[in-house]
Amino acid sequence: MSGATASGGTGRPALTPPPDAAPPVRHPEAPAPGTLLGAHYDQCFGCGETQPHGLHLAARAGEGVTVTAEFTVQPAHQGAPGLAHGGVLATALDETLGSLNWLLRIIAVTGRLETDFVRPVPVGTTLHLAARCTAVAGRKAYCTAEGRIGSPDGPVAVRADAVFVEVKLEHFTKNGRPDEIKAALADPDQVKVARAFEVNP
Ligand SMILES: CCCCC/C=C\C/C=C\C/C=C\C/C=C\CCCC(=O)SCCNC(=O)CCNC(=O)[C@H](O)C(C)(C)COP(=O)(O)OP(=O)(O)OC[C@H]1O[C@@H](n2cnc3c(N)ncnc32)[C@H](O)[C@@H]1OP(=O)(O)O
Repeated sequence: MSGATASGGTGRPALTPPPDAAPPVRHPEAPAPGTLLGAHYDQCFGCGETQPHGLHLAARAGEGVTVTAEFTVQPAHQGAPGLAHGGVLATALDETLGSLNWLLRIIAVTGRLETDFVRPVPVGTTLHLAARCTAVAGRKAYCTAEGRIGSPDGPVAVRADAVFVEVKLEHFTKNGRPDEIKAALADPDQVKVARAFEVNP
């Protein structure tokens, strides 16, 4: 039965913060609420500006440890005819949730992402996403997000809960392909480089 409380008996880490979790703390140098965060990497499938097949998701800092983002479903994002693929919608949620790490100023990767698909999302829809970090425990950041159809007050189409796990820069330099790592470090946009590679002070 070991791990039953942490995992609800599934053997997998839970999405519920442990009792010793702390409220998230917005980094003092986090971008001001309302600031567009821009892409963290130009080839990112979620947010990269030069990624032709990507979502081109644009996230904006909110108050506290919150972000909002918008993403318009393109024909290339279909699963069923005329409808967004669920994996693409999960990506939009993942990317939005991942942007929260920039407000915490940590480098973290998605450990777990649980998605509810509530309504079908037609091609051409602009999905309005909102995410917030709910708790931090050690290297883990607990976060939640939802996506609404057509406007920030539109009907909820998707929801997700996630755990991000803080990693060192080596996570990327050891596991990523050297050419892409080199190119990312050479990006003339130093804000982007800092965002991708800055280590929590
Ligand atoms: C050119 C490169 C540019 C790079 C840019 C990089 C970063 C960008 C910077 C800012 C980000 C800005 C925006 C965000 C952008 C995108 C959003 C999308 C993000 C992703 O799409 S990212 C890709 C998908 N993602 C992965 O590719 C992860 C693969 N995976 C692993 O790399 C390991 O699996 C890892 C590191 C997760 C853990 O491994 P590990 O050995 O370091 O850690 P360990 O096992 O010690 O666990 C430590 C504590 O985390 C708990 N824990 C572990 N695993 C868990 C899980 N799955 N669920 C819940 N909790 C978990 C344990 O229970 C323990 O908790 P406790 O401390 O309480 O015991």
